[in-house]
Amino acid sequence: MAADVLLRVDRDQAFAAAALDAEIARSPQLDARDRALATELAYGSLRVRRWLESRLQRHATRPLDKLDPRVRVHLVLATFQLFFLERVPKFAAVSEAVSAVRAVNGPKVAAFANAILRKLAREAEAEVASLDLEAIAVESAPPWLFSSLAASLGDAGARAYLRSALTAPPNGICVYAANMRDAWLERLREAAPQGEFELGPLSAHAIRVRGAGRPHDLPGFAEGAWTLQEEGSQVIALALGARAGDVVLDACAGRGNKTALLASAVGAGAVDAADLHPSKLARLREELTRLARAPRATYAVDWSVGAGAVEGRYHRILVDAPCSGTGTLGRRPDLYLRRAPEDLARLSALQVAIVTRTADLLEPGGRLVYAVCSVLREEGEQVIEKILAARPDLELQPFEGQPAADLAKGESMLRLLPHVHGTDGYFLASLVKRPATC
Ligand SMILES: C[S@@+](CC[C@H](N)C(=O)[O-])C[C@H]1O[C@@H](n2cnc3c(N)ncnc32)[C@H](O)[C@@H]1O
Repeated sequence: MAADVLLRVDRDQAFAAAALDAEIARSPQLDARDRALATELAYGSLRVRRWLESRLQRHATRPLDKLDPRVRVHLVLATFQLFFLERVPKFAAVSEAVSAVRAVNGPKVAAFANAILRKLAREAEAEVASLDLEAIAVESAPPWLFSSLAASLGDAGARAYLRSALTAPPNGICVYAANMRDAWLERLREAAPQGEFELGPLSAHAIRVRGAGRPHDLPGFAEGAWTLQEEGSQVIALALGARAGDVVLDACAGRGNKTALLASAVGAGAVDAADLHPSKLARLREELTRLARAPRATYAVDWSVGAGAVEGRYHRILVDAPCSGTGTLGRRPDLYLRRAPEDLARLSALQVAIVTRTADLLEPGGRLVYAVCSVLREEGEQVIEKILAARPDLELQPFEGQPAADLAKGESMLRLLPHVHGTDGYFLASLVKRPATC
């Protein structure tokens, strides 16, 4: 299964999560432990793919990219197990890969695979206890990404950031009624004793969760008391500081992960949701109706072209902009293969265009929070500089909403970092439209 996932990522540029879900759906007989192993193999090997391939290449007599793609993924998976999965016996990792290669490519290629993997098994035996995970993480990132991270976070920050991306941050639960969070923590612990639940240290709504199985089966989900939302994503929605009675626009609402929290905050006010994709808005409407937090209106809009049918004036606007997603490397390691440096210029132009367009809809004195799941300056400070140059009526002002206001220590820009905050990586900025002068 893991080999099929890697093959689909390589060959079809498939998203690893979607390819894995499809494989799991095709094999309903697998138990939870096997599913977890397939996930660990696929995600784990994608996280360190470049390092694994450079180890393999030392022993391969021909370039890895000239091999049959199926042989290549079996070699990668076996090497991952040899170095990183101590509970898989080394002979088993080698023989599984060699049999898979033999079945498809015949005995000659299987002998080639066997020779390489046996050498690597001996090396792994000697090295496994002293692997330098930070160095491996850095070597596994494309050089352009490391340079960009180092320019954004400093050299040590970039290394710590990539080291943290070797494991996924915990999943998040967002309990809408913050005063019920402790009670839900107890109930969830009782319902899934095998899981690890703890209060999120940042958002007053957050419970962090690991290893609790399918969250949809836990109490509280079906009745809409809580939903799945990573804690950093909650911090972004709360950073807007929406209050009862506000009229708010969630300008890039997607499927509405943040819209629901905004709707909770405005009470009798209103939240409108916009996005490029009508299909996402349909899902948003369905899910938020289920949660009794339906938006006032939804708009399919391409902000790079115009404001479409959106005419209102808003007290607050959230621009959760399309971005490189490089803040989510721990969760989406296929981004290492998918992203290229030229993406940053294209995305930052789009980010500037979306903010400058949506700012037209902001009331004087109103607040706009810009957010991306990226920690790169190209999508952070540099975008803000361009927005301020294009829109002299906007100015940076400290965040109003907690916990962003405290985390930013009175500043108007904030980075959430996996190795510091235990969330995905994000950049946020808080802008206010100057009141009109006559
Ligand atoms: C980072 S995602 C937002 C995710 C969403 N806020 C959430 O919390 O799930 C960015 C969104 O921007 C939308 N988008 C991309 N380009 C756009 C454009 N030109 N105009 C409007 N929306 C756009 C994408 O469809 C995507 O849903």
